[in-house]
Amino acid sequence: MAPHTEQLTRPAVRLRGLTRAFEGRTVLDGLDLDLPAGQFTALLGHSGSGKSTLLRAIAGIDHGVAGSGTLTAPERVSVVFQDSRLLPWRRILPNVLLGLDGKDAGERGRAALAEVGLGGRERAWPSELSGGEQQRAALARSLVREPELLLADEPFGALDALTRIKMHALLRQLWERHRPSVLLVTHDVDEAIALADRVLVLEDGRIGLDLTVDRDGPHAHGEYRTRLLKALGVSDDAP
Ligand SMILES: Nc1ncnc2c1ncn2[C@@H]1O[C@H](COP(=O)(O)OP(=O)(O)OP(=O)(O)O)[C@@H](O)[C@H]1O
Repeated sequence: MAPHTEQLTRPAVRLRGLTRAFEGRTVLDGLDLDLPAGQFTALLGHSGSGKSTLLRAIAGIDHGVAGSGTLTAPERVSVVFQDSRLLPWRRILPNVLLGLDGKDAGERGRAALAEVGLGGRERAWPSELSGGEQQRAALARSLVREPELLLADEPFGALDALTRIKMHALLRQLWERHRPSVLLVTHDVDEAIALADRVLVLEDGRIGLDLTVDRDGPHAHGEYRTRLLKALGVSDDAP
């Protein structure tokens, strides 16, 4: 295989037999998963099914949990959470640049802030930003690190419906421009279909459904929705 082709097809994340347990209770149970480089994947599952546990395992921040299996992930991984985790005692630009050095870091930070629509807010304090703006800053902090893999755990879960729609468009736009692999954990079936090219459902510690969303194909949003809700054990005509 030519090196170029190999690079395109090599998975960014490879999990084999991944098991994670808390105090003897198994949450992930021999899970296998490949995430191809540059793919936008969403992960759905019931509350407590282990979505965050899986994301933390991939991020390498799952200390204090018993585990086995093999896991390969890229070197540059950024994580975005439901809350922005900005340091309240630092202004926005230093928050975005936290831990980065290099002569051009400031310039890159400003460019990332401009890209998420926060140009001119570099000197604001986190408390001066709205919830949506704080999540934009969190995205800028991830972007500036040029991640090969972006892990997002319910990043829009705390935002109002209109802000969420704007953030969906922004995240998809950033992904199209930078093409990291994305794994987005969400409770929201519609958000998953709107954003991802592949939607996974976590069930009994493994991937129960692996659905490809073909944006250019004949399938309508409603068909994907019905299949996903069925996999989640929810009827879409339930009152
Ligand atoms: N540090 C921990 N100690 C003990 N149990 C834990 C710990 N972290 C997670 N768990 C348990 O593991 C299970 C999976 O939790 P996890 O947070 O991964 O689920 P989730 O699918 O992300 O849930 P939600 O959608 O509600 O955020 C839950 O039963 C949870 O109580």
